[in-house]
Amino acid sequence: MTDARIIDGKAVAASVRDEISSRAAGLLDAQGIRPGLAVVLVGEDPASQVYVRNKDRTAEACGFNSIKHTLDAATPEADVLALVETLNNDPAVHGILVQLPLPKHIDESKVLRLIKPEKDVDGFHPVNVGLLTTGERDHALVPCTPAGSLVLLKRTLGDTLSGQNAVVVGRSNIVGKPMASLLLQESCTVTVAHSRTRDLPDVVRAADIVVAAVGRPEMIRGDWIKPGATVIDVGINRVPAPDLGEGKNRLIGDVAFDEAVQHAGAITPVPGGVGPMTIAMLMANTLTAARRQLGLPEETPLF
Ligand SMILES: Nc1nc(=O)c2c([nH]1)NC[C@@H]1CN(c3ccc(C(=O)N[C@@H](CCC(=O)O)C(=O)O)cc3)C=[N+]21
Repeated sequence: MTDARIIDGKAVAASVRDEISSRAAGLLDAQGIRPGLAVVLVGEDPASQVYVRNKDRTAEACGFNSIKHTLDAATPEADVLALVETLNNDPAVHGILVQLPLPKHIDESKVLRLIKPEKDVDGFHPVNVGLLTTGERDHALVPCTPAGSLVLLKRTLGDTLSGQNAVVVGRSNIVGKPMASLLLQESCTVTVAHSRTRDLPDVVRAADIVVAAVGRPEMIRGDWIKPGATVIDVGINRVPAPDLGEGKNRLIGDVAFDEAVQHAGAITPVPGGVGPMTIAMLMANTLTAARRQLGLPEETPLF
């Protein structure tokens, strides 16, 4: 079989960012307002610092105001809650993102529940989760990674996913569950598989669409992929790469790419697949949030 088409997440993300930049320029023209994104980072996790810097830079590039709050790892929970409350009440802040994971002494769910749903650009607040699962996606803010994955699927397969067998591997609140909700809304037949699923290879073999979000490097093997299936690899695993030099790492996905590329019809690479889409969709959510807070009409959805 010929190798799969490689889905270029970097290129699609660039086109989404261009669209959002031009819509933001329109908003600035018409209302004199820039979307404001506040990113809160607690602690010094190096990977988180890279992501936060990237979000900050992309927001600026889209013409947004980006406000970064970096707090010491030992910051008391009450101080984090107080910051969220301040951002909730700041009219220049349209989107709030609290970088996860938070240090262990902070109750993540408590922080997320305090964010005003209309500013919750991660889409993690129970109100947004509820709107997504009840099929009111157009009134919600949808989690960025699943939204970006759906954009890639539609650019690959066309807008109609109806009747496709979709297998989501992973059941996290951040990716697996919202991805399943989105695919169900698109009329896919959705299976959510996880670490306790029996005969996982056979479950995946039935899939026309595979979304891998387990967080285990290269767990999904090539011979699990139905010939011609579309594979979206959400995994971002940093593993040692001694071949690149001592102490060097490389990023690999949850799918064994070199194997799967020989079976799939189309597949996302890591890096350069879902990752860049996550950040692009964060910009889209921030603009959507700003327009709603200003009482302006919805723009054409990107997916
Ligand atoms: N509240 C919250 N919201 C998040 O959306 C969130 C979070 N917390 N915590 C951490 C994860 C991780 N995440 C990524 C975003 C972009 C890339 C990305 O752009 N990856 C590049 C490679 C970047 C690199 O080289 O490290 C790529 O895949 O091509 C990766 C990971 C967002 N997260």
